Amino acid sequence: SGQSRPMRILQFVQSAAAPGDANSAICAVDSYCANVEWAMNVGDKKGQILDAVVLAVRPRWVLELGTYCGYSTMRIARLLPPGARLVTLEMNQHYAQVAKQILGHAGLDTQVDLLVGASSALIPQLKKKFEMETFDLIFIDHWKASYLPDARLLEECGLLAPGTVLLADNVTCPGAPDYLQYVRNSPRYRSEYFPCQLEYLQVEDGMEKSVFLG
Ligand SMILES: O=c1[nH]cnc2c(O)c(F)c(-c3ccc(F)cc3)cc12
Ligand SMILES: [Mg+2]
Repeated sequence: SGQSRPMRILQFVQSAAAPGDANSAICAVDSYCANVEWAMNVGDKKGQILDAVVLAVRPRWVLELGTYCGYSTMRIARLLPPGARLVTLEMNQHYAQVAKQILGHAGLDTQVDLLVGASSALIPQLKKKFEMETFDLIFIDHWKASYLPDARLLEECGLLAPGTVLLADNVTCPGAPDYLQYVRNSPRYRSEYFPCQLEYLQVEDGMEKSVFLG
């Protein structure tokens, strides 16, 4: 049942997770995708690295590139200090619709602004739309070919401040070699690699944490 994988994930979360309980919604997604069908959520292993970075940064403003079903959106939102905001950008209208419902079920929709559209079109609008200056944390998890152009666009739009942390998923699998080469060789970043496994599989992946230096 459920005509799409995101829809099947949503239906499982609605049936298995306690309303208003973000941790049970996160566990429900992981259990479904580990046991029933794989999906491209960051997963629990890489999710623990994401959690640790969110807790270390204690961000006031977070940007997520690539929402999908809202799994990492939930992981971030549940750890935000009061008053903090998470802006998440999703290209695919169907994914965004599912994510909105999953975030609502988890009781996390108040901390999150979900925008539908191309990141390259939305990024230049963010300062004005949210009356903010710079992001404290950016989680990059959308299309591998967009990692580098979007990082450059964020620089050009003045959305990065010295100390802003960029955390990128999938830098090994599927891989973002041009992005890695840039953040590892640019004097404007201090970069660190976290080897880990791909979500729900025994396959090598990694996350890259890069601090913008100004
Ligand atoms: O397109 C993606 N966007 C965001 N995250 C992804 C991911 O975490 C993946 F594992 C994968 C992935 C897909 C197929 C594979 F065989 C391996 C990884 C893709 C994405
Ligand atoms: Mg990913």
